[in-house]
Amino acid sequence: MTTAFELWSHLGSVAAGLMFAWALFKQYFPPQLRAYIEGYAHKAIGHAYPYIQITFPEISGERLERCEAYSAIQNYLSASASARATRLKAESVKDSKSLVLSMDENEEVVDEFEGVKVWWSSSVAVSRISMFSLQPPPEDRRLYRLTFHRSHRELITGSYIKYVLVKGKAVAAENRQRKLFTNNPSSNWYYYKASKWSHVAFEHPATFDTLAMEPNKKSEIMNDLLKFRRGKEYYERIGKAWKRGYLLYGPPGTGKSTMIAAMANFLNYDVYDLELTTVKDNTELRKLLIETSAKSIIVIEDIDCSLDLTGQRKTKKRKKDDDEEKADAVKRMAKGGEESKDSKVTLSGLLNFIDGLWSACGGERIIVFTTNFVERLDPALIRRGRMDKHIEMSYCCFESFKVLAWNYLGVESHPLFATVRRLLAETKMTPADVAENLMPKSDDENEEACLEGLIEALQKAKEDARKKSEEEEEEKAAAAGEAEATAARAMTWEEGQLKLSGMKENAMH
Ligand SMILES: Nc1ncnc2c1ncn2[C@@H]1O[C@H](COP(=O)(O)OP(=O)(O)OP(=O)(O)O)[C@@H](O)[C@H]1O
Ligand SMILES: [Mg+2]
Repeated sequence: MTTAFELWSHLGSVAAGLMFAWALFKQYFPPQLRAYIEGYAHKAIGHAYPYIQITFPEISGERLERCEAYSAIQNYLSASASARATRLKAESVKDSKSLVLSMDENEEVVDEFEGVKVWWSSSVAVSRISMFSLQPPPEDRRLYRLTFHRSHRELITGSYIKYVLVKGKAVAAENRQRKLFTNNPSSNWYYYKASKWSHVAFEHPATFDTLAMEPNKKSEIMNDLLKFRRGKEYYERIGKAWKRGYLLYGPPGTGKSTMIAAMANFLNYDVYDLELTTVKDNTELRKLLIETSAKSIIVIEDIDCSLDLTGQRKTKKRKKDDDEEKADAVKRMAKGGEESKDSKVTLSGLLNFIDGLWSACGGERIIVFTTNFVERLDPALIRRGRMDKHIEMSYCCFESFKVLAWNYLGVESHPLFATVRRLLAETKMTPADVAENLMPKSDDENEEACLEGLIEALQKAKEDARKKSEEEEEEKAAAAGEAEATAARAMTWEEGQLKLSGMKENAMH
């Protein structure tokens, strides 16, 4: 009986023999003949070997760009198959907020699709370095290899690969670090390498859970957003660009900006905060629009202050009034300076931005306007179809207060809630003010003290409102009295005139 050792030595000699034969083959056979023989050998193996392999290289194309399919597969495997691999590699991938775990080189995992088994392996093709080359050595090329039985060729090439790419992209979208963009003034476009937007990581923590709002209204907005996100086919079918406009209006501190952050976090979209006052004209506005990406929210805050109905823009933060500005311009011109060009974004430019032909490029975009004074806006700007959904952000109601009490104090109910409820029905206070009053002022201030502080603030607000309305009444009464007195004086004067003319007539007779 052959021992294990003898078997090993036989195998060793066979391997050595094969290697020797391979070396001879490579050395003594002319390349053309060798390629011919190799081709035949592969064919012969292909007939006997029942598996098919597809490779997905990391870098491809003439421009040596990272292959999209490779990244999608990496994300797919990191989410599913990597749970089964024993050797993993952690990489920080561009635009991803967390490390991507993928299987290490020469590792293999099994995946299953509709009951069919496939094998994924990863490997590295090491580049050959020429000793005499002055070029830096090329980087090693990584690739994923998919192996499956050839009887499943149609299923795998037709459905499975598509499934993997879609899933992988979804994982990447979920993992990606979202961005908050702001537009660069056009004078700087050259310096920012023609990039019209600069960005930072979007890290606002607001969510719909923490947003204080009437629950029905909140869930209506969330459903609307979900319907929009899933609506690609629907929008295609009805022949409408895949975008939706929201108008958020209400007094300062009612949560308009917070709502935008909650929307972005809910949909996993980027945010483009468009500062309209730095956009020179309609053409620039269009260029900015073209450079926004899909899956984004384009925001124009305080729209009533950014654009006046005649098309001339004004800014809320502007300190000088129009006359002062004109005087400044005259001075600048007198000094020989050039008159600064007025920005020329017009109402029609903005309307085109929202729903002109260009607005359809890219798709999946939400446009949000905010304003404190909805009545000042041109009806054309906010008509349905442009601003599809009008959302009023209002003063704090009891339901909103409960959300804030949970956020700030972690309490769901308390005996003092009844008083807060009564006072909120009697007086107006913004969620921002309620939140400020609920915030503990020191470490040892407990929830009861915070609620008492809020009650005190509500009582004060109620008292202030009462005094204010009394003063207004008095002012009104005083104004009415003044008007009556003036009328009476006018009457007396008229009567005097009549008397005078009567006397004159008498004298003449
Ligand atoms: N509805 C709300 N839910 C939760 N927090 C809120 C809400 N409204 C206001 N706040 C709190 O008040 C602060 C100010 O709110 P926010 O900036 O969203 O108000 P706004 O309506 O955008 O005001 P403005 O009109 O002045 O821009 C936020 O940081 C947030 O903490
Ligand atoms: Mg705001």
